This record gives sequence, C-alpha cells and structure tokens, in this order.
Amino acid sequence: MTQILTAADYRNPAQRLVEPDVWDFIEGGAEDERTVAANLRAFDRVRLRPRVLAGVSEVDTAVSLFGRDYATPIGVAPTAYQRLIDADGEVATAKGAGAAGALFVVAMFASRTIEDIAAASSSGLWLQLYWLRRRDVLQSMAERAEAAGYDAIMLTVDVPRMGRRWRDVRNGFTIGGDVAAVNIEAGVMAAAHERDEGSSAVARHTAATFDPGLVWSDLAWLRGRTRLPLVLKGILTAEDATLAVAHGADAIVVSNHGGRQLDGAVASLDALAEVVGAVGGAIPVLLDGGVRRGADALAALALGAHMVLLGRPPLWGLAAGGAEGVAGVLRATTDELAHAMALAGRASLADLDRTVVRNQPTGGDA
Ligand SMILES: Cc1cc2nc3c(=O)[nH]c(=O)nc-3n(C[C@H](O)[C@H](O)[C@H](O)COP(=O)(O)O)c2cc1C
Ligand SMILES: CC(C)CC(=O)C(=O)O
Repeated sequence: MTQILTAADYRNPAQRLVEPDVWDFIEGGAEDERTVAANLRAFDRVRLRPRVLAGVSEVDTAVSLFGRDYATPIGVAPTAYQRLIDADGEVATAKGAGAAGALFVVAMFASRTIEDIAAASSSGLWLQLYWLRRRDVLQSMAERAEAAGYDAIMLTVDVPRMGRRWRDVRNGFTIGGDVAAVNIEAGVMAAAHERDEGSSAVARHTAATFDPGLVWSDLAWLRGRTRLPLVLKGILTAEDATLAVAHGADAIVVSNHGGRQLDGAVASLDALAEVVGAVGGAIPVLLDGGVRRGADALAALALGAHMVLLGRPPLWGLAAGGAEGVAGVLRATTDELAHAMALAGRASLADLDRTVVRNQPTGGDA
C-alpha cells in the first residue's frame, strides 16, 4: 500500500471503499466537467517568487475569523450527505477538523444533526443553507445553528437550479440506505430518495424545493432572522462581489461549486483577483475549488483569500480513514503550506501578498 503523505494519497483508497455511484457523485461535475479541470489547471499555472534570508525558523499558519482562532487557513467546505461514505458522517468530519484546528462548514443536507455535530466539534463550525421555497426551514435551521454555537450562516447562491451532472443522471443517483438530510422534515426531502432510472434524484429534489426566483433584496429576510454573520458562497465576478458588500454580506466565498454548476465557468483562482479588487478589503474573501496542496493555498492566500476551503479532499480522507482521515488531509495540506511559506521566505500569513505569485492569473485558460 502506498504511504499516505499528501491529501491526494487518500483518493485511491477512498475510491476503493465507496460505491461507484457515490464516487461519481463526489468526483463528478457539471456536463463535460471543464470547470472541474479548470480549477485544478489554474493552480498548476501558478509560479511562486521565493524570497531568501527571511528568518523562517518559526512559520505560523494561524488565522482568525468571526472572533475565532484557527490553527490553519485551510478549512472544510460544505458537502452534503457525508454518511454516504462513513457511518459517523459529519460527526467524524467535525472531530477531524477539530483535531486539525480547522473550520468545518456543515451542509444544510448534513446526515447528522446540527446538535450532534456541534457536540463533536472542538473548532469553529458554520452552517450552510440553500434558499428553499420553504423559508420556515431556513429560519428554524438558522435558529438551531445559533443555539448550538455555530459561528456563521453560509448561504450558497450558485444553485438557482442544479448543474447537469451527467454521471448522476446516468447512474440514476439516489440518496439511499438510511442516509438522509436529518435536519429537515422528511416530507421536504422525499424526492431525494425516490429512484428513477435515467435521472438524478438529487437534481429532481433541487428542482422541487429550491427557490430560483431569489434576488439580492431577499437577503434582508434572512439577515433579519439571525444574529450570526452571513457568508455568501458562489461569487465569481466583481459585479456580484460589489453587490454582496452593498447587501451586507459579512464574507464571501469565491467558488464555482467545485465545477458542479455552470460548466465553462471561470476557475475559482482566476476569479479571485477581480473579486478581491472589488471588495477592497471591506469583508473577508474566501476561496474554494481545486485546492489540493499547500502551495495552492499559498497562491490563493497571496492573491487575497483569507481562508481556503477543501471540498472533495476531506471526503477522500473521511472515506479512507474516518475522523483520522479528515484530520490527515487537513494536516498534510497545512504542513505543505507551512513548508511552502518557509521556502518562499514568508513566515506568517500576514507576509503573504501578490508579490508571492509571478504569473498572476489573467482570468482564463487562454
Ligand atoms: C460531494 C459534494 C457535495 C457538495 N455539497 C454541497 C452542499 O451541500 N452545499 C454547498 O454549498 N456546496 C456543496 N458542494 C460544493 C463544495 O462546497 C465546494 O464548493 C467544492 O467542492 C470545492 O471544490 P473542490 O471539491 O475542488 O475542493 C459539494 C461538493 C461535493 C464534491
Ligand atoms: C445534494 C446537493 C444539493 C448538494 C450539492 O450542492 C452538490 O452536490 O454539489
């Protein structure tokens, strides 16, 4: 067996351990998966400008957000239904993230309760929501998150409808077994469990329950129902970043949903500079999509991200090794980040700026 040294080393063991249709759900993206590939390629194009004789005997990856200190700026992005790949699901992920001192964003469609996850966590938690037609569900989940000590609400804004994920359509992908989005009343989730060959139950469920009519002014409704900071996930343009700030977002996440929504959308890293420029330091900007190693995190942080989130890699860790695997993925990437910082001559995250990166992304693969 290959020695596990990097986050990517968890991928093959994970694939061997999960059902093929679940693997396709995790790994897959929208349509021809061009944006999935672009997210990775954007990081491969980065070249770093190391400085020397910079005094790097102590390298510090610590960061704070919304009043909480983290050991690492690399956190766990929200991913639904984690019991599909581990019996303990999100409780194991919370333990792993806590062991690594990392943020864990719990998905609205988590398969463990908001409260059980909080009880297992020793680090910061946020709760991710989609805007359902049933606003009462949003309100009650936001209230529960606040009561359970979560630090923020993350509203995902890039799913007015679900991307066409052909792998899931071909597999007739359905949320099966005893896995369910347990924080939501069963009636709202029924379509996610109804199998229909040649169609994705998750896509049918989204079409039935998400509100595609949502506009910027609707955000005030959610703002008025929680005291928690509101983070918008799924911003890729300067125009929307400006609107997010104007509508009172407390942070935004530059994200194309891991290439699972608009196929052909710009790679996250390529969108970062324009978003950071438009935000102008008013609120923190985070990034997810294609971060696989410490040097990727270094590049995103240098280009203005306050934190980066990993979507698929913690799921590889979870599948291959439960809580230990999640912690392993986060520790490996954080250790790589610290190593890259030392070799780049930047001892703390405050030392990271655009001068770390030579070929600043120009906004495309061209
Ligand atoms: C299996 C899976 C499930 C996901 N579920 C959600 C979700 O419920 N809510 C959400 O906002 N994003 C969801 N995402 C998107 C991630 O939060 C994140 O944006 C993306 O995975 C980051 O890209 P990466 O996988 O390349 O790191 C999901 C992604 C995957 C792979
Ligand atoms: C079940 C889905 C709505 C979760 C999701 O956002 C995704 O699969 O990308």
